[in-house]
Amino acid sequence: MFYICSMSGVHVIWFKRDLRVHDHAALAAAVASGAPILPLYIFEPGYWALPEHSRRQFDFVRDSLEELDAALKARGTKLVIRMGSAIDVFSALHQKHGIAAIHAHEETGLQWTFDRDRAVRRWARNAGISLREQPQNGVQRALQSRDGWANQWEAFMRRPRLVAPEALKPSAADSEEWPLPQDFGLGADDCPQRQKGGRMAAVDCLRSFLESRGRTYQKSMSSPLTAADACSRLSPHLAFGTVSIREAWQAAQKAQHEHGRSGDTGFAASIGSFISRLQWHCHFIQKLEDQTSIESRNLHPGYDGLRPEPLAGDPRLAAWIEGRTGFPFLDACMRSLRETGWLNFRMRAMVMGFASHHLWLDWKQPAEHLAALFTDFEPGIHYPQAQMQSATTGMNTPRIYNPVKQSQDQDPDGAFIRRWVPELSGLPAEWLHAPWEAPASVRARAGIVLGQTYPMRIVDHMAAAEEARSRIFAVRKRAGHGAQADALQARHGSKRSGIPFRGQQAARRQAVPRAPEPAQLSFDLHLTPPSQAHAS
Ligand SMILES: Cc1cc2nc3c(=O)[nH]c(=O)nc-3n(C[C@H](O)[C@H](O)[C@H](O)COP(=O)(O)OP(=O)(O)OC[C@H]3O[C@@H](n4cnc5c(N)ncnc54)[C@H](O)[C@@H]3O)c2cc1C
Repeated sequence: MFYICSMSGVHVIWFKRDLRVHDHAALAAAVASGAPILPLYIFEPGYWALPEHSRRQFDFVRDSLEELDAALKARGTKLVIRMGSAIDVFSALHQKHGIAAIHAHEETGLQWTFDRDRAVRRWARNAGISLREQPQNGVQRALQSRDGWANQWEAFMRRPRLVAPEALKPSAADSEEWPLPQDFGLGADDCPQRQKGGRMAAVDCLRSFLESRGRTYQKSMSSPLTAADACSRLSPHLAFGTVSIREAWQAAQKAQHEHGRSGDTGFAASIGSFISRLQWHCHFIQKLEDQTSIESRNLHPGYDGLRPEPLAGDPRLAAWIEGRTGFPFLDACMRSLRETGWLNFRMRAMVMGFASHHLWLDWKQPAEHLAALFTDFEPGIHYPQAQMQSATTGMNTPRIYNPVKQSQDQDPDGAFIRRWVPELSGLPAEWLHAPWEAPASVRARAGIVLGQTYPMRIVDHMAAAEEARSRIFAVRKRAGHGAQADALQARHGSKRSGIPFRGQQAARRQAVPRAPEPAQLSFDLHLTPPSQAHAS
């Protein structure tokens, strides 16, 4: 093979869902080699063509890459952008620049990325190139047993963060022109309130959450009215790696300690609750890492064939996606998701469950649609959660959310509904949650004609929930169901992993702040002004 560079070759850092220079194991390993480095991001057409991927995620990635490029330029090199399949791109770069090693983080993604990574590994082996993949969070590759998982996770989080390198030795490689969303068939996206990508926004989110926004996290997270501000909003940043989960965990430990020490125990408890969720983040991703079929097949085979797959153009699926089910709160959630790219956990669970239980649709297509609407799409959280909310894991107690009760509980005055379903805004609050129950005269005064100005409800939710419950429990009663569920629990469950407390209990326990270790005390994400964070 002919190389322009010396045979010693360049070290490629293959950026995927780790778009930062801080606490970046692959970058640190490349720098340690002393060789010229080639920071690479590949826009892969096959990846962006998957139904889960969308323009809002693409735009978030573009924001993040622009800041990453600036951070690399500040250190003497630049981001090399390529468009094409990974193997084609690596082959061409190898021919021109001679690749000695490729450094990357392990990625727990869709089957597509698992297959792609396997193919790249094979290609590198054949080309005599060393491919070094490292864990980027507490998810473990080739895990043999879940026993003690939580302790290993915490040990990973406690390790010192890797400092961003000060200077990088550039290679001769130039970037191609950055592609546009249209190059991948990603048209306009109606998401004016999408979260901005990039390191600066990530640091801002984390800092404002830990310093002030998170004070009422525990009690505000369930309502979409309060959750948008009181939750961390770190999800797209964790999904695309503009901040590492270890950075978030260490900063949260420090904040929890400080709030506890200053007597703000409520705030400390909220941060404790957030810390538990950072562990759930990896706990869920570990499931997909261990069993890639969770993306496409029921975790518990007892549920195979239980629900029909929606046919193309199924009007119920379309009504659900477009927020036209006739359930005002549910429609408000779907419409707000379309415009913001985010929804709080409780409402994600409710909308997913509505498709699976009330509409009795197989979870795969609704889950794909939701994934594309989430700026923070994280395969390892999304698919295990989609199955959990659809009661196809066999190992979780089924929970069917009532969209009217959730509406009354989480949006009692109807402010969220009025904002996102303005055609109902004339209805008094007492009728907003279930407009079909309002006297005809009240609806007439509010200018509402069901079926014309706003849809009739698509289903009788009480009867549909009852029917779903009895079908699911019939499966749970079948011979062999329990044994299979136990095996799944052993493989994927939180008990074996050593995650004993959930929700409020975990938060209360974590509210007793432990003194952070010295490495954490020196961690000062808070003091990094946004302008510096941008450049660094
Ligand atoms: C059907 C369904 C699909 C989901 N799909 C995704 C997804 O694609 N990407 C995604 O990041 N989250 C997903 N979640 C989990 C959760 O709803 C979001 O992580 C959360 O709403 C993001 O907002 P936040 O960052 O402000 O969360 P916070 O409440 O501030 O939590 C901090 C972080 O902890 C993690 N986390 C929080 N809740 C959970 C949970 N229940 N399980 C696992 N990790 C959690 C996330 O990384 C989150 O960013 C899904 C939940 C459901 C029910």
